[in-house]
Amino acid sequence: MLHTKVPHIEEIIGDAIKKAQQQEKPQMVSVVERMDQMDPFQFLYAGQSIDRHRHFWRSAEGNFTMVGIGSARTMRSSGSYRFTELQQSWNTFLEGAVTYDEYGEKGTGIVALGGFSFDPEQKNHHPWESFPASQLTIPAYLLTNKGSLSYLTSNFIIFPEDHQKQIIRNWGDQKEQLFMEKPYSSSVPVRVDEKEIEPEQWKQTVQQATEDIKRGVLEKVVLARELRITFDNTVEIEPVLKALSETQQNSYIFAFESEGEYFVGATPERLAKLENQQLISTCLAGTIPRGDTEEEDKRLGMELMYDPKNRQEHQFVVEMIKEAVEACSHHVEVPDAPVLYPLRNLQHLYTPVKAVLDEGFTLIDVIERLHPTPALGGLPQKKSVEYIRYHETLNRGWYAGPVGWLDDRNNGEFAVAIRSALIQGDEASLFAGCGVVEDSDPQAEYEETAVKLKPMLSVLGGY
Ligand SMILES: C=C(O[C@@H]1C=C(C(=O)O)C=C[C@H]1O)C(=O)O
Ligand SMILES: [Mg+2]
Repeated sequence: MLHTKVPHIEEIIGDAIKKAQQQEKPQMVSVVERMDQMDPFQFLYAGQSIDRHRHFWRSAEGNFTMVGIGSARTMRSSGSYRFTELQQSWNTFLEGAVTYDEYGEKGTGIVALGGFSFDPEQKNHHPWESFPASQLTIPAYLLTNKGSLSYLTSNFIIFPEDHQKQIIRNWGDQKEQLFMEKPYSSSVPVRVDEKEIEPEQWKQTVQQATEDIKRGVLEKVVLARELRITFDNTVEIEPVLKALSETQQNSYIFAFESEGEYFVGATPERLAKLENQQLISTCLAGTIPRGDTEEEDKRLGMELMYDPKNRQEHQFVVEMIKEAVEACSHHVEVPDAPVLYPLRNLQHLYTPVKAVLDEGFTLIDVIERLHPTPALGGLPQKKSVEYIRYHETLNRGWYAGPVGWLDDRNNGEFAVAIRSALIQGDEASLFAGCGVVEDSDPQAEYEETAVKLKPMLSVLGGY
């Protein structure tokens, strides 16, 4: 049930048609309405009747959710200047856009959601054919749940030849479809096969990397591996997202749909959050499983805190993020030591980096400077990405790339897409990696990645 009656909607649309005719180019109109709280999974499910290009984002705190349906505008870019190109498309697109919004809540109005592949030079080959190097979508409809309130944003692209009454009628019909209460699937199909992709070769690559690190070829490299699962039927996204939201605390829950395929995950790792020029980035590296008892959990946490190999893995990330943030911010605050960051299956070393972003920089500028951090690539940054390109057998696609959202007031948040899976019909590829340093042990790193596969396995018919 909508609470806002958008005053003079006919006038708003009529003015936009006139402007489109005068300027001979389409006009963007964004309208924000307040409504009764709506189940985001219900909205997502209903949205497929409008368009199979959908987006889902829930903050790590769990109190902010966005569901995007369809596309008012999708911006793509590729190559080494992809961040700059996307920023330029975004800036150009915002020129002349008009927003009708009485509330001004973050994550409402003109918002773009999407992500970037890990390595722009790794073309979107199999299995990532449906996911370009960079893609940000301004949805046609956006549900934003903030605490106990819900907002609906409708984004119109108005053309010179449009008819006002037709647009308003179509708008009403589509909102009716979106608010229709239709039961969505609550379960995931049965897993019929599970295949680790070349685990022994992966362990040998880890061993080789430790030797190369000892020889001074590089200081750290993150190496990832793949697990392929087959189901007895097509996997729908709603039950997967609902289960992740209910079980993976302290994690961003995300899904990006492209050509009927989904990239979905529950990542604990913020890359950068920007709100009113306040910038927060996160150093998350160093891992150990959770304990079965409170006493064992505490012991494992202390073991992680004082383990030289994990502290070195972590410190590389802190130094790089601090340097990158200092280059575009002031009042940079970095704690002297990490703390434990507890998740359902494991715990990490965690160091927040806080700063005030210098005027003239945007969130995309920050993402460009950070990605990939040594937590996802290694150190030195360029050398480690080349090492991954040459030694890793999998195509990372969007795994470990930045994913998130930004609005037209330079607010937004991006995380790195780990603890994630690419779901393609009745098949899924799950990805997990780990930081390799000179003291890494291949078997221990293999076991660390096995724990990192659990969040997605646990909601894909696993345990
Ligand atoms: C690369 C991943 O995780 C990263 C590597 C970590 C590590 O090696 O300790 C910890 C958190 C992440 O920064 C992954 O989960 O796939
Ligand atoms: Mg590790």
